[in-house]
Amino acid sequence: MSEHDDGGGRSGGDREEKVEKSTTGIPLLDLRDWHAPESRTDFAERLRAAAHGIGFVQLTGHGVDARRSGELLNLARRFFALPKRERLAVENIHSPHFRGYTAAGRELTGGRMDWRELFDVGRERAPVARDADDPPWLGLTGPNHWPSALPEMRPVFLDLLDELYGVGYSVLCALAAGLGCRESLFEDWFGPESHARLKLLHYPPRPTAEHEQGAGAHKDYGFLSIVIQDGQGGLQVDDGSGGWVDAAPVPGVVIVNFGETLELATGGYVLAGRHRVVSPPPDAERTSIAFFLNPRLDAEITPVPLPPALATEARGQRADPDNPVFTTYGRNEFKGWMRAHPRVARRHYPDHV
Ligand SMILES: O=C(O)CCC(=O)C(=O)O
Ligand SMILES: [Fe+2]
Repeated sequence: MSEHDDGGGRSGGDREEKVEKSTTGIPLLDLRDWHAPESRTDFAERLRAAAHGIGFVQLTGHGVDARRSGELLNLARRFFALPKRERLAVENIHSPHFRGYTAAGRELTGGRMDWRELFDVGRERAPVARDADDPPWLGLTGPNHWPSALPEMRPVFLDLLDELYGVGYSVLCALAAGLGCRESLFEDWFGPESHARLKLLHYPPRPTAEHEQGAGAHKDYGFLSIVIQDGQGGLQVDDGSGGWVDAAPVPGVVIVNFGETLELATGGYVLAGRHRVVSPPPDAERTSIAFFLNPRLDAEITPVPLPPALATEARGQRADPDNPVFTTYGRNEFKGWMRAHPRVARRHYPDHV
């Protein structure tokens, strides 16, 4: 077992250090408070307020402690340090399911180049046979690509996908409670067929002094996202009044943000927080791992029954002709992949570009 394998190196949540205060202005919550009867209601209430307000929380007590995060980030770094030939052997151009490696400069956000390289993972599934008149998002289901040089990646990151699914789904149950609903409110849209995804991300130094776009400003399209980041920093959150707040790295703390499909389900009560990543300066680099808690591709999103006091504060889904949010979840995810990965789109979905 390699030093980067997480077997044996995992510490339980009870050994995680307690982080007491938010250092960034983004509310800090401890997921252990949700699992303890006396603090459950308070956790759900604070989560609801953050989801409605800034659309971001810092989360501790989630079970992936600082040491394990370091090991996971190291394994991601080892992938990005492989010879280019080996990274390109698992390039996502070979995958109709948008899995595998994307070289820096190949991904677009807002039509502009993101200066980051990535490795996309999803649940390991057989591809779905589809006819010409079937929805193209059926193609998002399928197997991953793994680099033969790092066989430990498959078990480590598939385990992480499952583990962060558990963390994310707990947060979603707590949010349902905070919204005055039953905890199982979202269960029909999730479960084993839900479309959780993981991105390993490497932000090299900016290519030119002017090019600051590591990841352009965007909202995530699913329900909620969880980011494990190294110590470099660069992730920033829209403060709602034209400025950006740093989601500064804190050991053992992950960043949670909410996505457009959850915003749609709550009639705009939950805010899909805009965010971006600023490229590291010339002498630095950044590694992060982003997990996306997405529903089933065939989930038909209907409005959740908010209590009247919250319903009056729901902002409604903002109509954006350039970025429609669809009620069939798979359409949102397909739109996102097609927009961000035009080469893969042209190769595998030429009728839909
Ligand atoms: O790298 C990060 O910190 C965030 C990445 C992100 O926002 C995304 O991939 O959607
Ligand atoms: Fe994002």
